[in-house]
Amino acid sequence: MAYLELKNVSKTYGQGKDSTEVISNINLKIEEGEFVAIVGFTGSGKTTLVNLINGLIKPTSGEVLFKGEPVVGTSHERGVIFQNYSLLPWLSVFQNVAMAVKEAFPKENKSEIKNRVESYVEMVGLTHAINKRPKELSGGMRQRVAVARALAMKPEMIIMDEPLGALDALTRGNLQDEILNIWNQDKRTALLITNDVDEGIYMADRIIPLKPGPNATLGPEFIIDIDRPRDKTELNDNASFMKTRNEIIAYLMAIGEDRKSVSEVEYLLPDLAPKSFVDTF
Ligand SMILES: Nc1ncnc2c1ncn2[C@@H]1O[C@H](COP(=O)(O)OP(=O)(O)OP(=O)(O)O)[C@@H](O)[C@H]1O
Repeated sequence: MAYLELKNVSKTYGQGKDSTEVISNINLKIEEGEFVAIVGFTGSGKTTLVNLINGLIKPTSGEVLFKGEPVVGTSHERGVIFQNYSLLPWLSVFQNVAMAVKEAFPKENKSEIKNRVESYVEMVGLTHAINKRPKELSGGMRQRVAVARALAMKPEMIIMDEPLGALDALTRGNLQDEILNIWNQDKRTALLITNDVDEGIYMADRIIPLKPGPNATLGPEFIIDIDRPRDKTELNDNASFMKTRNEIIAYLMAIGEDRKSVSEVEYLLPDLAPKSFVDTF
């Protein structure tokens, strides 16, 4: 039995003639302890896929199974790091992380929770800002809080929806390593959704391209046969890295070309203007 399995999963938004099947017939198996990356273009259906796996939305057809059971709603067992860090604006960094930790570890006492929160805030390099509110932080800092919050809950499976996109290269590299450490030490299972092929190769055991939607579906998988721990500085000299990278990029470029030809349809916009605006300009 796979740890996570998607069986012929499709998702349609809208109804009748306005409906769009965003993803179609996705089949995916992830084994316990694996690190899988899905790479895809913007707007290709990546977040839809994450939301289906997380249980935030239901498939229109097909099944999402977690440890053999259908996914019904969200669960602490699957921790998601979202692209748009959803922090509570009226709470400090400490309180934002503590709230999640309390929920995941309801039996822990105050000092255990404090220690747990402080260690994850330190891990993302935000100890100096622990009492600040989100509005006092940069976008990158907010995203680091969101990473700390998700990892502090120690989910069995870490699901990441382009979690590091807003970060500078150095912070991004450090967090990639922290996520890999946690995945490795705590024997987690991980799914990373990214548009960065190099990030996928550095982190994952397998990379699967998401062919862009409508009707997005998974392409062939690429196995990353590079020993761990991987050394970022040496990857460019690694023949296996270069070969896999070239193959994935060639594949994505080919489907990108197909996508262009499909998107060259001319859409006519209605010639409308609100009455109050007519003759104003
Ligand atoms: N609730 C919704 N109702 C209708 N259409 C939706 C809904 N959510 C997403 N879509 C459409 O589904 C398609 C895929 O969206 P999705 O957010 O899954 O893509 P994505 O790959 O995560 O995009 P990005 O990389 O830009 O975040 C888009 O065309 C989007 O407009």
